[in-house]
Amino acid sequence: MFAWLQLFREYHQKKQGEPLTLSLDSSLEFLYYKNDLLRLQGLVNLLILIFQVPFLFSFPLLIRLIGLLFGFWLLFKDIKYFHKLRLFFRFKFSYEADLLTMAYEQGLAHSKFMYRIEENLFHFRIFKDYTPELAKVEALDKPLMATLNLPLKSKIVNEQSVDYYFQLKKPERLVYNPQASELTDDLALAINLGYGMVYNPAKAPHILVSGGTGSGKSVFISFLVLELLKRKSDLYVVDPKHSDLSALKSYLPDGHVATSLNEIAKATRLVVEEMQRRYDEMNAPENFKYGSNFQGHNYRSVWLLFDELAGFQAMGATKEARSTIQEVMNNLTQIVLLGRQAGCFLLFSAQQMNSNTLPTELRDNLGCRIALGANSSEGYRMVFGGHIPEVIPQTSVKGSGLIYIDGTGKQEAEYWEAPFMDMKKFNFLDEIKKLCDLTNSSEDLASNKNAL
Ligand SMILES: Nc1ncnc2c1ncn2[C@@H]1O[C@H](COP(=O)(O)OP(=O)(O)OP(=O)(O)O)[C@@H](O)[C@H]1O
Repeated sequence: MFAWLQLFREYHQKKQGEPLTLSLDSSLEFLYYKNDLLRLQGLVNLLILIFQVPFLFSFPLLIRLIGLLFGFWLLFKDIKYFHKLRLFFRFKFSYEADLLTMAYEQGLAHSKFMYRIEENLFHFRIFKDYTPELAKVEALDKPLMATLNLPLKSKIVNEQSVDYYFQLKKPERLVYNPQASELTDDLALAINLGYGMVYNPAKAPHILVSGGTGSGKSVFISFLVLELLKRKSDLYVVDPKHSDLSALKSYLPDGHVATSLNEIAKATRLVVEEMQRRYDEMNAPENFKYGSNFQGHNYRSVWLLFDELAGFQAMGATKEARSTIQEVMNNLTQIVLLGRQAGCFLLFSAQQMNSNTLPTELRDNLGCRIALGANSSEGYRMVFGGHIPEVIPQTSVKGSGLIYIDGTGKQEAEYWEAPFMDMKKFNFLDEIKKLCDLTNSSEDLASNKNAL
């Protein structure tokens, strides 16, 4: 009797969406629902049969018939109802059953825990009270991921409990659509990076992309080049490796694609000069707007895309070359530290990050940091500093890795898949040409309007 009451209490709680407190110590009836329901159904069937007896023996034929039919109807209803109940207990309590199995396997005999589904998150909370296995309670990342088959989003260790949050719905990878190549006048600039990530340089200035060879850095930078051209950004490309990006020379203005040391120094100088010019203009008394940034003054963003920083630093064979490299590094430092308000941004890519390539003080000022492919723990530390997740997710597909964007409220880098660029379906340089032509014709139109 008590077991049935307990079973229906759990049924009711589940229907109401209230979390159940689970523990290997406590008596949980849903685990025995098959036997409990079988016994209860047997009892109900017996009652229905007893109810039939007087009808069978003591009433006129018509009433007997009605009584019998009513009895069959009750029996039919009862079979349906118990079938529904069985399905409910079988499917709605599957997380509970799996979590209890996990607790058993982890030797968490006395712990109390519960879970709740909150929008796209599966929130698992385990209480520290009465738990002698404290260390285990804080290290359930892997067992929980294996049990739930969900990626871990974050973990918070509180005084009384440990909260684990899992992503319920797998975010979708963005697929670049060449058909949607249109210019936008939107100075808000936010770029959808797919997989639930939106990047806004005005909020998180500058980008760092690191990853071994073949991890997808160049493809991701190509995606950004297209997105920035759509936003009419002024692009500078530094390509000391003479990779595919140097082909942009035919489309961008003179001096905007740099491969030699002197060209690189000139490109960084041009960006610093533009930044200073903007500050002078923005701070001039007739233009001054308190608290405004480049968007408030209708400046487009300027981006310097620096492909392979370490390759560039290796160019310093002579004393003169070393002093040019130093000048470039000083320019880059200025842009990182002062560029945000003037709308001058940097992207660094590096196969391998170390503090000689990019000093950590500078790295900490890069708002968006990405590590593509599998990296060493030292590599992750160099990219993310204190924002490394406790469990590093596997990167299984090309162009996948970890991303951290400042100011999103998330404290740790997360798994992410860069936008998928199907190079068989479109030609990168044709896309660039199309966007540059669109920009030129929109500028011609604007200058014609001004002339009229
Ligand atoms: N986002 C993506 N979409 C589609 N394919 C991708 C993506 N990222 C990587 N790839 C595939 O992986 C290959 C290698 O990527 P990519 O050239 O960008 O690597 P990389 O990190 O720039 O390497 P390296 O440092 O050697 O230049 C690409 O040619 C492409 O086939």
